[in-house]
Amino acid sequence: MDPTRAPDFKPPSPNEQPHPPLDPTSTIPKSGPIVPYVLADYNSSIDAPFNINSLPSTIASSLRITNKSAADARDHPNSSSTNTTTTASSSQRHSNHIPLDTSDFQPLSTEVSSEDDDDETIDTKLSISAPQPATSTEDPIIHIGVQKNQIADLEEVPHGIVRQSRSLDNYEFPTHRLCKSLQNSNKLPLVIVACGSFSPITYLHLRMFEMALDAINEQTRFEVIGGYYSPVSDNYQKPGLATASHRVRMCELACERTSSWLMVDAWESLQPTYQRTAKVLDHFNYEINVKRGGVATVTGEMVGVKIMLLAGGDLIESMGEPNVWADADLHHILGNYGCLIVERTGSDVRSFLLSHDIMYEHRRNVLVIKQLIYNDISSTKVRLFIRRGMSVQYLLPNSVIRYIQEHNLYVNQTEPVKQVMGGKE
Ligand SMILES: Nc1ncnc2c1ncn2[C@@H]1O[C@H](COP(=O)(O)OP(=O)(O)OP(=O)(O)O)[C@@H](O)[C@H]1O
Ligand SMILES: NC(=O)c1ccc[n+]([C@@H]2O[C@H](COP(=O)(O)O)[C@@H](O)[C@H]2O)c1
Repeated sequence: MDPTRAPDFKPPSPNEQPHPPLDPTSTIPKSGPIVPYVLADYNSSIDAPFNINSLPSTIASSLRITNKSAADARDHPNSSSTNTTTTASSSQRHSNHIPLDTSDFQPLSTEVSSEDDDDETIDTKLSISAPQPATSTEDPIIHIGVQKNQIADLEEVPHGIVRQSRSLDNYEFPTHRLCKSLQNSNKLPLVIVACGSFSPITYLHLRMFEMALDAINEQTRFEVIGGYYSPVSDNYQKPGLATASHRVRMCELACERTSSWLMVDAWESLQPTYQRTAKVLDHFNYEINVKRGGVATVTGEMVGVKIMLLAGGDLIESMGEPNVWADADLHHILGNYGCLIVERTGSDVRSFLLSHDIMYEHRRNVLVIKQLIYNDISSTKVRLFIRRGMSVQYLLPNSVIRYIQEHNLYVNQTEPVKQVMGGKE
Protein backbone atom coordinates (compact mmCIF):
# COMPACT_ATOMS: atom_id res chain seq x y z
CA MET A 1 0.00 0.00 0.00
CA ASP A 2 1.37 3.37 -0.95
CA PRO A 3 1.63 5.93 1.81
CA THR A 4 0.26 9.34 1.07
CA ARG A 5 2.73 11.12 -1.16
CA ALA A 6 1.29 14.59 -1.21
CA PRO A 7 4.00 17.22 -0.87
CA ASP A 8 2.29 18.72 2.17
CA PHE A 9 1.45 15.37 3.79
CA LYS A 10 2.87 15.19 7.32
CA PRO A 11 3.19 11.84 9.06
CA PRO A 12 0.50 11.84 11.74
CA SER A 13 1.53 11.50 15.36
CA PRO A 14 -0.89 9.72 17.71
CA ASN A 15 -1.78 12.59 20.04
CA GLU A 16 -1.83 15.39 17.55
CA GLN A 17 -5.06 16.69 16.01
CA PRO A 18 -4.79 16.44 12.23
CA HIS A 19 -5.11 19.51 9.99
CA PRO A 20 -7.48 20.58 8.62
CA PRO A 21 -9.55 19.55 11.64
CA LEU A 22 -12.35 17.02 11.40
CA ASP A 23 -15.96 18.17 11.31
CA PRO A 24 -17.76 18.10 14.69
CA THR A 25 -19.53 14.83 15.38
CA SER A 26 -22.73 16.78 16.11
CA THR A 27 -23.14 17.23 12.33
CA ILE A 28 -22.93 13.47 11.69
CA PRO A 29 -26.09 11.42 12.21
CA LYS A 30 -25.70 8.55 14.62
CA SER A 31 -27.49 5.64 13.06
CA GLY A 32 -26.00 2.90 15.15
CA PRO A 33 -23.58 0.21 14.09
CA ILE A 34 -23.76 -1.57 10.77
CA VAL A 35 -23.49 -5.19 11.87
CA PRO A 36 -26.62 -7.32 12.27
CA TYR A 37 -26.83 -7.27 16.02
CA VAL A 38 -27.69 -3.60 15.71
CA LEU A 39 -31.24 -4.96 16.00
CA ALA A 40 -30.61 -5.98 19.57
CA ASP A 41 -29.47 -2.45 20.29
CA TYR A 42 -32.76 -1.12 19.06
CA ASN A 43 -34.58 -3.85 20.89
CA SER A 44 -36.77 -4.54 17.91
CA SER A 45 -37.18 -7.36 15.45
CA ILE A 46 -36.04 -7.14 11.87
CA ASP A 47 -39.63 -7.09 10.65
CA ALA A 48 -40.78 -4.37 12.98
CA PRO A 49 -41.70 -1.22 11.10
CA PHE A 50 -39.11 1.46 11.50
CA ASN A 51 -40.45 4.34 13.49
CA ILE A 52 -38.05 7.08 14.37
CA ASN A 53 -39.99 7.83 17.56
CA SER A 54 -39.46 4.30 18.85
CA LEU A 55 -35.69 4.60 18.74
CA PRO A 56 -33.77 5.49 21.88
CA SER A 57 -34.00 9.26 22.22
CA THR A 58 -30.26 9.79 21.69
CA ILE A 59 -30.36 7.97 18.37
CA ALA A 60 -33.67 9.46 17.27
CA SER A 61 -32.55 12.99 17.97
CA SER A 62 -29.33 12.53 16.08
CA LEU A 63 -31.20 11.01 13.13
CA ARG A 64 -33.61 13.90 12.88
CA ILE A 65 -32.35 16.72 10.79
CA THR A 66 -33.12 19.88 12.63
CA ASN A 67 -33.41 23.44 11.50
CA LYS A 68 -30.05 23.93 13.10
CA SER A 69 -28.53 21.74 10.41
CA ALA A 70 -29.78 24.07 7.73
CA ALA A 71 -28.31 26.96 9.69
CA ASP A 72 -25.06 24.99 10.02
CA ALA A 73 -25.09 24.55 6.27
CA ARG A 74 -25.06 28.27 5.78
CA ASP A 75 -22.15 28.64 8.18
CA HIS A 76 -20.18 25.61 7.07
CA PRO A 77 -16.63 26.36 5.97
CA ASN A 78 -17.12 24.20 2.88
CA SER A 79 -19.94 26.37 1.62
CA SER A 80 -19.05 28.09 -1.58
CA SER A 81 -20.44 31.55 -2.27
CA THR A 82 -23.27 30.05 -4.28
CA ASN A 83 -23.91 27.34 -1.76
CA THR A 84 -24.09 29.54 1.28
CA THR A 85 -27.53 30.79 0.37
CA THR A 86 -28.88 27.34 -0.40
CA THR A 87 -31.37 26.03 2.12
CA ALA A 88 -32.28 22.38 2.50
CA SER A 89 -35.58 22.87 0.72
CA SER A 90 -34.20 24.79 -2.20
CA SER A 91 -31.40 22.31 -2.69
CA GLN A 92 -33.98 19.51 -2.66
CA ARG A 93 -35.79 21.25 -5.47
CA HIS A 94 -32.61 21.32 -7.50
CA SER A 95 -31.01 18.14 -6.31
CA ASN A 96 -32.16 16.03 -9.22
CA HIS A 97 -29.77 17.55 -11.67
CA ILE A 98 -26.23 18.64 -11.95
CA PRO A 99 -26.13 22.12 -13.40
CA LEU A 100 -24.07 21.74 -16.49
CA ASP A 101 -23.03 23.95 -19.24
CA THR A 102 -25.47 23.34 -22.03
CA SER A 103 -22.41 22.97 -24.23
CA ASP A 104 -21.69 19.78 -22.33
CA PHE A 105 -24.84 18.24 -23.76
CA GLN A 106 -25.17 17.19 -27.36
CA PRO A 107 -28.44 16.22 -29.02
CA LEU A 108 -29.57 12.65 -28.45
CA SER A 109 -28.22 10.42 -31.15
CA THR A 110 -29.61 7.08 -32.22
CA GLU A 111 -26.14 5.81 -33.01
CA VAL A 112 -23.78 4.34 -30.50
CA SER A 113 -21.56 7.29 -29.96
CA SER A 114 -18.28 8.25 -28.43
CA GLU A 115 -18.09 9.37 -24.83
CA ASP A 116 -18.71 13.00 -25.56
CA ASP A 117 -21.44 12.93 -28.14
CA ASP A 118 -24.62 11.62 -26.64
CA ASP A 119 -27.20 12.93 -24.28
CA GLU A 120 -30.26 12.00 -22.37
CA THR A 121 -31.28 12.69 -18.85
CA ILE A 122 -31.12 9.83 -16.42
CA ASP A 123 -33.95 8.83 -14.10
CA THR A 124 -34.02 10.93 -10.98
CA LYS A 125 -36.31 8.78 -8.88
CA LEU A 126 -34.58 5.50 -9.37
CA SER A 127 -34.92 2.98 -6.60
CA ILE A 128 -31.83 0.87 -6.15
CA SER A 129 -33.46 -1.92 -4.26
CA ALA A 130 -36.72 -2.19 -6.15
CA PRO A 131 -36.12 -2.78 -9.86
CA GLN A 132 -39.27 -2.55 -11.95
CA PRO A 133 -39.97 -5.22 -14.52
CA ALA A 134 -40.20 -3.92 -18.07
CA THR A 135 -43.66 -3.95 -19.57
CA SER A 136 -44.55 -4.18 -23.21
CA THR A 137 -45.70 -0.57 -23.21
CA GLU A 138 -42.33 0.71 -22.03
CA ASP A 139 -39.92 2.28 -24.41
CA PRO A 140 -37.04 -0.17 -24.78
CA ILE A 141 -34.67 2.74 -25.21
CA ILE A 142 -34.21 4.68 -22.01
CA HIS A 143 -36.99 7.18 -21.89
CA ILE A 144 -37.78 8.39 -18.44
CA GLY A 145 -35.35 6.26 -16.54
CA VAL A 146 -32.87 3.45 -16.56
CA GLN A 147 -34.17 0.30 -14.97
CA LYS A 148 -32.01 -2.23 -13.30
CA ASN A 149 -33.05 -4.98 -15.68
CA GLN A 150 -31.71 -2.90 -18.56
CA ILE A 151 -28.18 -2.80 -17.24
CA ALA A 152 -26.86 -5.25 -19.77
CA ASP A 153 -27.90 -2.89 -22.54
CA LEU A 154 -26.42 0.23 -21.12
CA GLU A 155 -23.15 0.06 -23.01
CA GLU A 156 -25.07 -0.22 -26.26
CA VAL A 157 -27.82 2.32 -25.69
CA PRO A 158 -26.97 5.94 -26.38
CA HIS A 159 -27.81 7.99 -23.36
CA GLY A 160 -26.53 11.01 -21.54
CA ILE A 161 -23.31 10.98 -19.67
CA VAL A 162 -23.52 13.44 -16.84
CA ARG A 163 -20.43 15.56 -16.75
CA GLN A 164 -18.92 16.90 -13.58
CA SER A 165 -17.65 20.42 -13.44
CA ARG A 166 -13.93 20.67 -14.04
CA SER A 167 -13.27 23.42 -11.56
CA LEU A 168 -14.31 24.11 -7.99
CA ASP A 169 -15.93 27.41 -9.04
CA ASN A 170 -18.92 25.70 -10.59
CA TYR A 171 -18.76 22.46 -8.65
CA GLU A 172 -22.08 20.98 -7.58
CA PHE A 173 -22.55 17.74 -5.70
CA PRO A 174 -24.08 15.08 -8.00
CA THR A 175 -27.45 13.83 -6.83
CA HIS A 176 -29.09 12.70 -10.06
CA ARG A 177 -29.18 9.09 -8.88
CA LEU A 178 -29.46 9.67 -5.15
CA CYS A 179 -32.82 8.31 -3.97
CA LYS A 180 -35.10 11.07 -2.74
CA SER A 181 -36.86 8.89 -0.24
CA LEU A 182 -36.57 5.54 1.46
CA GLN A 183 -38.56 2.66 -0.06
CA ASN A 184 -38.76 0.57 3.07
CA SER A 185 -40.14 1.79 6.35
CA ASN A 186 -38.08 -0.79 8.27
CA LYS A 187 -34.77 0.51 7.04
CA LEU A 188 -32.30 3.30 7.65
CA PRO A 189 -30.63 5.17 4.79
CA LEU A 190 -27.04 4.51 3.76
CA VAL A 191 -24.73 6.06 1.19
CA ILE A 192 -21.58 4.18 0.16
CA VAL A 193 -18.41 6.07 -0.79
CA ALA A 194 -15.34 4.50 -2.41
CA CYS A 195 -12.09 6.46 -2.28
CA GLY A 196 -9.12 5.52 -4.44
CA SER A 197 -7.11 6.40 -7.48
CA PHE A 198 -9.17 4.49 -10.09
CA SER A 199 -6.47 4.75 -12.68
CA PRO A 200 -8.32 3.35 -14.51
CA ILE A 201 -11.62 2.18 -13.00
CA THR A 202 -12.14 -1.55 -13.67
CA TYR A 203 -14.96 -4.07 -13.39
CA LEU A 204 -13.59 -4.97 -9.95
CA HIS A 205 -14.24 -1.43 -8.72
CA LEU A 206 -17.77 -1.66 -10.13
CA ARG A 207 -18.34 -5.12 -8.63
CA MET A 208 -17.26 -3.88 -5.20
CA PHE A 209 -20.41 -1.78 -4.98
CA GLU A 210 -22.67 -4.64 -6.07
CA MET A 211 -21.06 -6.92 -3.49
CA ALA A 212 -21.57 -4.23 -0.86
CA LEU A 213 -25.20 -3.76 -1.91
CA ASP A 214 -25.90 -7.48 -1.52
CA ALA A 215 -24.17 -7.61 1.86
CA ILE A 216 -26.07 -4.57 3.14
CA ASN A 217 -29.42 -5.92 1.95
CA GLU A 218 -28.75 -9.38 3.37
CA GLN A 219 -27.13 -8.57 6.66
CA THR A 220 -28.18 -5.16 7.88
CA ARG A 221 -31.22 -2.97 8.38
CA PHE A 222 -29.88 -0.27 6.08
CA GLU A 223 -31.20 0.69 2.65
CA VAL A 224 -28.61 1.89 0.16
CA ILE A 225 -29.81 5.17 -1.36
CA GLY A 226 -26.70 5.99 -3.37
CA GLY A 227 -23.12 5.07 -4.19
CA TYR A 228 -20.21 7.35 -5.08
CA TYR A 229 -16.67 7.12 -6.37
CA SER A 230 -14.38 9.82 -5.10
CA PRO A 231 -11.19 9.74 -7.18
CA VAL A 232 -8.17 11.11 -5.35
CA SER A 233 -6.60 14.37 -6.57
CA ASP A 234 -3.36 14.65 -8.51
CA ASN A 235 -1.66 15.71 -5.26
CA TYR A 236 -1.70 12.06 -4.20
CA GLN A 237 1.27 11.55 -6.54
CA LYS A 238 1.00 7.80 -6.77
CA PRO A 239 2.92 6.33 -9.74
CA GLY A 240 0.61 5.42 -12.60
CA LEU A 241 -2.04 8.06 -12.01
CA ALA A 242 -3.66 9.57 -15.07
CA THR A 243 -4.68 13.16 -14.41
CA ALA A 244 -7.65 13.61 -12.10
CA SER A 245 -9.91 14.92 -14.87
CA HIS A 246 -9.28 11.76 -16.93
CA ARG A 247 -9.86 9.50 -13.92
CA VAL A 248 -13.08 11.28 -13.01
CA ARG A 249 -14.31 11.06 -16.59
CA MET A 250 -13.51 7.35 -16.84
CA CYS A 251 -15.42 6.73 -13.60
CA GLU A 252 -18.34 8.73 -14.99
CA LEU A 253 -18.38 6.72 -18.21
CA ALA A 254 -18.23 3.46 -16.26
CA CYS A 255 -21.04 4.48 -13.91
CA GLU A 256 -23.35 5.93 -16.49
CA ARG A 257 -22.78 3.13 -18.99
CA THR A 258 -22.90 0.11 -16.72
CA SER A 259 -24.81 1.01 -13.57
CA SER A 260 -28.17 2.43 -12.71
CA TRP A 261 -27.24 3.81 -9.30
CA LEU A 262 -23.56 4.72 -9.06
CA MET A 263 -22.24 8.29 -9.31
CA VAL A 264 -18.88 10.06 -9.28
CA ASP A 265 -18.10 13.06 -7.15
CA ALA A 266 -15.28 15.28 -8.41
CA TRP A 267 -14.92 17.37 -5.23
CA GLU A 268 -11.89 15.52 -3.85
CA SER A 269 -10.18 15.41 -7.23
CA LEU A 270 -10.60 19.18 -7.67
CA GLN A 271 -9.07 20.16 -4.33
CA PRO A 272 -5.83 22.14 -4.53
CA THR A 273 -4.30 20.02 -1.76
CA TYR A 274 -4.50 16.36 -0.81
CA GLN A 275 -7.62 15.60 1.25
CA ARG A 276 -7.50 12.92 3.89
CA THR A 277 -10.19 10.28 3.57
CA ALA A 278 -11.77 11.45 6.85
CA LYS A 279 -12.24 14.90 5.31
CA VAL A 280 -13.71 13.37 2.16
CA LEU A 281 -16.34 11.58 4.25
CA ASP A 282 -17.01 14.86 6.08
CA HIS A 283 -17.66 16.43 2.68
CA PHE A 284 -20.25 13.76 1.82
CA ASN A 285 -21.87 14.19 5.21
CA TYR A 286 -22.00 17.94 4.71
CA GLU A 287 -23.55 17.66 1.23
CA ILE A 288 -26.10 15.01 2.12
CA ASN A 289 -27.00 15.59 5.76
CA VAL A 290 -26.10 19.15 6.63
CA LYS A 291 -26.91 20.89 3.37
CA ARG A 292 -29.73 18.72 2.00
CA GLY A 293 -31.19 17.64 5.32
CA GLY A 294 -30.79 13.89 4.78
CA VAL A 295 -33.46 11.84 3.05
CA ALA A 296 -37.21 11.47 3.46
CA THR A 297 -38.62 8.35 5.12
CA VAL A 298 -41.72 6.64 3.77
CA THR A 299 -43.78 9.01 5.93
CA GLY A 300 -41.97 12.06 4.62
CA GLU A 301 -39.91 12.81 7.71
CA MET A 302 -36.30 13.80 7.01
CA VAL A 303 -33.69 11.51 8.59
CA GLY A 304 -29.92 11.55 8.58
CA VAL A 305 -28.09 9.28 6.17
CA LYS A 306 -25.33 6.96 7.35
CA ILE A 307 -22.23 7.34 5.20
CA MET A 308 -19.77 4.47 4.92
CA LEU A 309 -16.39 4.04 3.31
CA LEU A 310 -16.11 1.13 0.88
CA ALA A 311 -12.57 -0.22 0.62
CA GLY A 312 -10.57 -3.30 -0.26
CA GLY A 313 -8.66 -5.31 2.31
CA ASP A 314 -5.34 -3.79 1.27
CA LEU A 315 -6.54 -0.27 1.99
CA ILE A 316 -7.74 -1.31 5.41
CA GLU A 317 -4.45 -3.03 6.18
CA SER A 318 -2.67 0.21 5.33
CA MET A 319 -4.44 1.61 8.39
CA GLY A 320 -2.03 -0.46 10.45
CA GLU A 321 1.04 0.96 8.73
CA PRO A 322 2.92 3.67 10.59
CA ASN A 323 2.59 7.28 9.48
CA VAL A 324 -0.16 6.75 6.91
CA TRP A 325 -3.34 7.41 8.89
CA ALA A 326 -3.80 9.61 11.97
CA ASP A 327 -5.45 7.85 14.91
CA ALA A 328 -7.98 10.69 15.17
CA ASP A 329 -8.93 10.12 11.52
CA LEU A 330 -9.34 6.39 12.06
CA HIS A 331 -11.64 6.97 15.04
CA HIS A 332 -13.60 9.46 12.95
CA ILE A 333 -13.88 7.19 9.89
CA LEU A 334 -14.62 3.98 11.77
CA GLY A 335 -16.54 5.40 14.71
CA ASN A 336 -18.60 8.21 13.19
CA TYR A 337 -19.03 6.79 9.70
CA GLY A 338 -18.16 3.11 9.26
CA CYS A 339 -16.44 0.87 6.81
CA LEU A 340 -17.37 -1.83 4.30
CA ILE A 341 -14.33 -3.98 3.55
CA VAL A 342 -14.13 -6.20 0.49
CA GLU A 343 -11.77 -9.10 1.13
CA ARG A 344 -8.82 -9.30 -1.21
CA THR A 345 -6.11 -11.91 -1.85
CA GLY A 346 -3.13 -11.40 0.33
CA SER A 347 -5.06 -9.52 2.99
CA ASP A 348 -6.43 -11.32 6.00
CA VAL A 349 -9.04 -8.75 6.99
CA ARG A 350 -10.54 -10.63 9.92
CA SER A 351 -7.17 -11.20 11.62
CA PHE A 352 -6.31 -7.60 10.97
CA LEU A 353 -9.57 -6.44 12.57
CA LEU A 354 -8.73 -8.47 15.62
CA SER A 355 -5.20 -7.19 15.93
CA HIS A 356 -5.76 -3.49 15.27
CA ASP A 357 -6.88 -1.67 18.43
CA ILE A 358 -8.90 1.11 16.77
CA MET A 359 -10.47 -1.27 14.25
CA TYR A 360 -11.38 -3.65 17.05
CA GLU A 361 -12.91 -0.85 19.10
CA HIS A 362 -15.19 0.06 16.19
CA ARG A 363 -15.68 -3.48 14.86
CA ARG A 364 -19.46 -3.23 15.04
CA ASN A 365 -19.32 -0.41 12.55
CA VAL A 366 -17.31 -2.49 10.10
CA LEU A 367 -18.76 -5.05 7.71
CA VAL A 368 -16.39 -7.49 6.02
CA ILE A 369 -17.66 -8.55 2.60
CA LYS A 370 -16.63 -11.92 1.26
CA GLN A 371 -16.00 -12.16 -2.45
CA LEU A 372 -18.11 -15.15 -3.43
CA ILE A 373 -16.87 -14.99 -7.01
CA TYR A 374 -13.28 -14.02 -6.74
CA ASN A 375 -12.19 -10.97 -8.74
CA ASP A 376 -8.69 -9.54 -8.53
CA ILE A 377 -8.52 -7.18 -11.50
CA SER A 378 -5.84 -4.64 -10.74
CA SER A 379 -5.47 -1.20 -12.27
CA THR A 380 -1.71 -1.59 -12.10
CA LYS A 381 -1.83 -4.66 -14.33
CA VAL A 382 -4.33 -3.02 -16.67
CA ARG A 383 -1.87 -0.15 -17.10
CA LEU A 384 0.94 -2.62 -17.84
CA PHE A 385 -1.18 -4.48 -20.40
CA ILE A 386 -1.97 -1.21 -22.17
CA ARG A 387 1.67 -0.25 -22.18
CA ARG A 388 2.57 -3.61 -23.69
CA GLY A 389 -0.16 -3.34 -26.31
CA MET A 390 -2.10 -6.27 -24.81
CA SER A 391 -5.88 -6.59 -24.67
CA VAL A 392 -7.76 -5.27 -21.65
CA GLN A 393 -11.16 -6.25 -23.04
CA TYR A 394 -13.55 -7.60 -20.35
CA LEU A 395 -11.41 -6.16 -17.55
CA LEU A 396 -13.03 -2.74 -17.80
CA PRO A 397 -16.02 -1.26 -19.62
CA ASN A 398 -15.70 -0.66 -23.34
CA SER A 399 -16.48 3.02 -22.90
CA VAL A 400 -13.46 3.32 -20.59
CA ILE A 401 -11.22 1.36 -22.96
CA ARG A 402 -12.31 3.65 -25.78
CA TYR A 403 -11.60 6.72 -23.66
CA ILE A 404 -8.10 5.40 -22.83
CA GLN A 405 -7.44 4.86 -26.52
CA GLU A 406 -8.77 8.26 -27.53
CA HIS A 407 -6.62 10.04 -24.98
CA ASN A 408 -3.60 7.80 -25.38
CA LEU A 409 -3.45 7.11 -21.66
CA TYR A 410 -0.91 4.84 -19.96
CA VAL A 411 0.93 4.04 -23.19
CA ASN A 412 4.10 5.94 -22.47
CA GLN A 413 4.30 5.31 -18.77
CA THR A 414 7.53 4.46 -17.06
CA GLU A 415 6.08 2.63 -14.07
CA PRO A 416 8.63 -0.08 -13.14
CA VAL A 417 7.42 -3.50 -14.26
CA LYS A 418 8.83 -5.12 -11.14
CA GLN A 419 6.51 -3.03 -9.04
CA VAL A 420 3.58 -3.91 -11.28
CA MET A 421 4.07 -7.65 -10.88
CA GLY A 422 4.80 -7.53 -7.15
CA GLY A 423 2.90 -5.50 -4.63
CA LYS A 424 -0.69 -6.21 -3.74
CA GLU A 425 -1.39 -9.47 -5.41
N1 LIG B 1 -8.82 -7.00 -6.05
C1 LIG B 1 -9.38 -6.18 -5.16
N2 LIG B 1 -10.18 -6.68 -4.19
C2 LIG B 1 -10.77 -5.86 -3.29
N3 LIG B 1 -10.62 -4.52 -3.30
C3 LIG B 1 -9.85 -3.97 -4.24
C4 LIG B 1 -9.20 -4.75 -5.23
N4 LIG B 1 -8.52 -3.90 -6.06
C5 LIG B 1 -8.73 -2.66 -5.59
N5 LIG B 1 -9.52 -2.69 -4.51
C6 LIG B 1 -9.97 -1.54 -3.73
O1 LIG B 1 -10.48 -0.56 -4.61
C7 LIG B 1 -10.27 0.74 -4.04
C8 LIG B 1 -9.60 1.62 -5.06
O2 LIG B 1 -8.41 0.99 -5.38
P1 LIG B 1 -7.34 1.44 -6.41
O3 LIG B 1 -7.81 2.56 -7.24
O4 LIG B 1 -6.06 1.56 -5.70
O5 LIG B 1 -7.37 0.11 -7.34
P2 LIG B 1 -6.19 -0.84 -7.64
O6 LIG B 1 -6.68 -1.73 -8.72
O7 LIG B 1 -5.68 -1.49 -6.40
O8 LIG B 1 -5.14 0.23 -8.18
P3 LIG B 1 -3.57 0.16 -8.33
O9 LIG B 1 -3.27 -1.15 -8.98
O10 LIG B 1 -3.28 1.35 -9.15
O11 LIG B 1 -2.99 0.24 -6.93
C9 LIG B 1 -9.41 0.51 -2.79
O12 LIG B 1 -10.27 0.51 -1.67
C10 LIG B 1 -8.84 -0.87 -3.00
O13 LIG B 1 -8.58 -1.50 -1.77
N1 LIG C 1 -4.56 9.36 5.89
C1 LIG C 1 -5.45 9.14 4.96
O1 LIG C 1 -6.54 9.70 4.93
C2 LIG C 1 -5.10 8.16 3.85
C3 LIG C 1 -3.91 7.44 3.87
C4 LIG C 1 -3.67 6.56 2.80
C5 LIG C 1 -4.59 6.41 1.78
N2 LIG C 1 -5.74 7.13 1.82
C6 LIG C 1 -6.73 7.03 0.72
O2 LIG C 1 -6.90 5.70 0.32
C7 LIG C 1 -7.07 5.64 -1.07
C8 LIG C 1 -5.99 4.74 -1.59
O3 LIG C 1 -6.09 4.59 -2.91
P1 LIG C 1 -5.03 3.70 -3.68
O4 LIG C 1 -5.27 2.27 -3.23
O5 LIG C 1 -5.33 3.90 -5.11
O6 LIG C 1 -3.67 4.19 -3.29
C9 LIG C 1 -6.96 7.08 -1.58
O7 LIG C 1 -8.28 7.59 -1.73
C10 LIG C 1 -6.25 7.81 -0.47
O8 LIG C 1 -6.62 9.17 -0.35
C11 LIG C 1 -6.02 7.97 2.82
